[in-house]
Amino acid sequence: FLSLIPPPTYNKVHESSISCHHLATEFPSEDILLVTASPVIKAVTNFKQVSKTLEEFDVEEQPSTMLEKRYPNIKVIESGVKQLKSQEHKIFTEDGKQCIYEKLCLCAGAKPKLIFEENPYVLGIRDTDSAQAFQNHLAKAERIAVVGNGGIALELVYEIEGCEVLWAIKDKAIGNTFFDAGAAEFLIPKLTAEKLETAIACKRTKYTTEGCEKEEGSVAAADKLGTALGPDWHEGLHLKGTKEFSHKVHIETLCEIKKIYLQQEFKQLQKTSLSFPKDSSDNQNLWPVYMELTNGKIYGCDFIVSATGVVPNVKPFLDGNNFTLGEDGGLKVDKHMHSSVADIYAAGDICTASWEPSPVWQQMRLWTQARQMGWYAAKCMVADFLGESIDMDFSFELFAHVTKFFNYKVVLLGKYNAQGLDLDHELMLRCTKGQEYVKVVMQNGRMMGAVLIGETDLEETFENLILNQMDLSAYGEDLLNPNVDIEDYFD
Ligand SMILES: Cc1cc2nc3c(=O)[nH]c(=O)nc-3n(C[C@H](O)[C@H](O)[C@H](O)COP(=O)(O)OP(=O)(O)OC[C@H]3O[C@@H](n4cnc5c(N)ncnc54)[C@H](O)[C@@H]3O)c2cc1C
Ligand SMILES: NC(=O)c1ccc[n+]([C@@H]2O[C@H](COP(=O)([O-])OP(=O)(O)OC[C@H]3O[C@@H](n4cnc5c(N)ncnc54)[C@H](O)[C@@H]3O)[C@@H](O)[C@H]2O)c1
Repeated sequence: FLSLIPPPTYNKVHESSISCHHLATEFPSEDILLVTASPVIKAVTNFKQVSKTLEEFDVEEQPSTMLEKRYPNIKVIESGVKQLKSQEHKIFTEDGKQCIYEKLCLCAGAKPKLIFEENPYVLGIRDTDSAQAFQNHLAKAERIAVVGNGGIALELVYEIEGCEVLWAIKDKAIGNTFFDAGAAEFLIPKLTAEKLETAIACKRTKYTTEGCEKEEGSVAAADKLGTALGPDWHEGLHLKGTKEFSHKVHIETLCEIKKIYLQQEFKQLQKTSLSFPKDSSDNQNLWPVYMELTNGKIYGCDFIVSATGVVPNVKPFLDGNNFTLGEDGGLKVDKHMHSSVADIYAAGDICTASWEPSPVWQQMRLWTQARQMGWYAAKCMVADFLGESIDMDFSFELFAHVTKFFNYKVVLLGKYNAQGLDLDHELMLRCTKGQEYVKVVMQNGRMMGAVLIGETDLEETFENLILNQMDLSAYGEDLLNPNVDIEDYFD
């Protein structure tokens, strides 16, 4: 970027409005080009720095032209990039444009990693269109299946009303990407209880939606990649099936889907093979689709949601370019968010952090990290251009995520699930049923991570304890004693 070449050759930054804000401010007289396949950008609003590393904010979708209005040196091209020629420093867009860049930041996100992707009764949720398609199909459904045990599945099983949910998970306990079995146990009663909390009415539309269906009868959304949803994505959606009850969730643990049958196939197999199993539930209706699980059970349902993680969206950029990819398929970036290809940076879901991380930070594909990486990548681009050195941003010192599951505030800090720690670590727990669940991960007397569910008010103190690695051996179990005002000890 910072080109001295006149238009139509632009300085450019690909996607990430966050990087753009920073670049546009740093270089007000230069052209910054934002190339995006989506007509909307995500804007962070109501940003609140909760503590040193914890941040809370809303994500709103706004027309991308808003950026142009606010920053006259940003130009938005609303078209997907179909090819990158890194040697020539050129990108080619679907609408036939080509642009030369001096420095480029790739922020094209990730795609849902769907199981049985080709099956028209399997759908994923990533952007506003796929969420809208999901809502439309749910409105006609009596029973759906949810496969996966991470963020989306946790949110769905709690939010869906008036529809039976068959939840198939590979693990013993729910929520494996965020919780251990103890926290899962704490949360489970919320799934069986009638939902007393009424959702607070959405004061504004955060996500704009337009319906999109692939073909008659099938449920999958059209294959175009919009901007990923963020916190509270289900606010403003009506996640209700055809029935009048609140929750009805049946969990099948330790299993995966082995095979999917369409109704005709299932009927045929029932007719021709006497030993072919019947629907394992009480409800023997004929369903549009059936899933056979690895535990031998078969369940019919209206459709299946595959909430089975994401894969970095690198495909449009690989051909002819020598990117080094991480094990998870993302573009490897160093501590300056620089990829393995000259003048190309990457941030957010598309990248794989490949620097030596702080002992209490790990990458997770989250909005929080996408925001921090976008901001930091822009700072690195500026520093590179000016020939200045730059230190790693403080936000990468400690993994910190605040979210909400089952209407509880959830704070995750550091190695909250003892990820990658040796076996000599210990766990300390405090739990009050229906109110709070506190878990800390200790190693050699030092706090390495924490899970805080409910209004514990402990996040700031624990964040400090993890960051300063103070030896806490002397405090023993008092660390979690509710009668000891732990904040007074350490603040
Ligand atoms: C349902 C759901 C709920 C979530 N909830 C939370 C949450 O509560 N908290 C949290 O922290 N995280 C949450 N996440 C994760 C979070 O949304 C992502 O980690 C974050 O959006 C990643 O940001 P990104 O900018 O890297 O990618 P994205 O937000 O996916 O943006 C990528 C952009 O690139 C564009 N693009 C793609 N390909 C091209 C191309 N070839 N040319 C041009 N443009 C292209 C897309 O249109 C899009 O605008 C959720 C995700 C989902 C799917
Ligand atoms: N509140 C939040 O912070 C929040 C909410 C929703 C989504 N997100 C983020 O959005 C992204 C997408 O969410 P997600 O829930 O799809 O991903 P995820 O990574 O959170 O969870 C994926 C789940 O799918 C399971 N899985 C993978 N392959 C499977 C298979 N073949 N069969 C059965 N299960 C399989 C994994 O064990 C894991 O439980 C993630 O990056 C997630 O962190 C975050």
